[in-house]
Amino acid sequence: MTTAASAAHLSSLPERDGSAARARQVTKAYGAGETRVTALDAVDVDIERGRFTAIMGPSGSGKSTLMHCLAGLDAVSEGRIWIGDTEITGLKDKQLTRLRRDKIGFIFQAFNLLPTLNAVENITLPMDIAGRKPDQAWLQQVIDTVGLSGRLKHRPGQLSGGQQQRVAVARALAARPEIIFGDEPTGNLDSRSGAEVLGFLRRSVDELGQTIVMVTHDPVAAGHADRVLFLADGAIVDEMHNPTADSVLTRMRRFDGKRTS
Ligand SMILES: Nc1ncnc2c1ncn2[C@@H]1O[C@H](COP(=O)(O)OP(=O)(O)OP(=O)(O)O)[C@@H](O)[C@H]1O
Repeated sequence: MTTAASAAHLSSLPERDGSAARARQVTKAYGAGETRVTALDAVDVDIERGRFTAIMGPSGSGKSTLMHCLAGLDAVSEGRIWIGDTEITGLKDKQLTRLRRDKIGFIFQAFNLLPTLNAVENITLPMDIAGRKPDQAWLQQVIDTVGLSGRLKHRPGQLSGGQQQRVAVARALAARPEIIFGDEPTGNLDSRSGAEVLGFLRRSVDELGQTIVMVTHDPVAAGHADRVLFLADGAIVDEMHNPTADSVLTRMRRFDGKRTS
């Protein structure tokens, strides 16, 4: 794609129907020669808009690599990726940085909040950096959805782990990204706080129409999703709609059985 064509794509409005993200024949290899590892092997995937998708699979199956490639944090070796109707494979670094800033939200296992800023300052920080004014009505709706109204002036050190992750969820939602990627977003939380944060992610999909993709090891977390993609050896080997923690656990046990047999 030429630079002019890419720029035209970037300035176009996000497509409201179709996929929020798409991968076609994506292969990602690390290293070369004898140390070469194929982390993703010709993966095709469509991430549905306004839905909550979980990515699961055994350790080393390629979950984080798939998420990083879809989010434009890591370059693919082969294949093509789109966020909305913008193809990100082939974008120059500057265009990719702008696209990530404008269209993608991230929630990581470590909450990544700035300790010197209070909750609301952390939530609006990405928009402040981008020179964008927050939409106050939307911001209020997001803050209400994640239940932070009484904690806005608190600094991260004055908040529990679950509350800090709720700030990180609100920060991701506040800019109305096309898609939010979460890498083990409840991995550092006790089960009660984890359940709360998952409940807020669920509400942001149901009530705010957000699209979320989450990598997780936890069948209970995956049970909050609409759809679970199962990876093994760098390929999507199965998927499940309307999962429950039990159905996901049963599916994951088949991987364990395969590994130990
Ligand atoms: N930077 C890298 N350099 C070399 N190999 C890598 C790199 N990152 C990942 N890999 C390899 O690619 C494969 C997939 O890794 P990835 O982290 O995507 O798996 P995962 O399913 O997220 O694993 P986990 O559940 O343990 O976090 C693994 O074999 C891993 O060792």
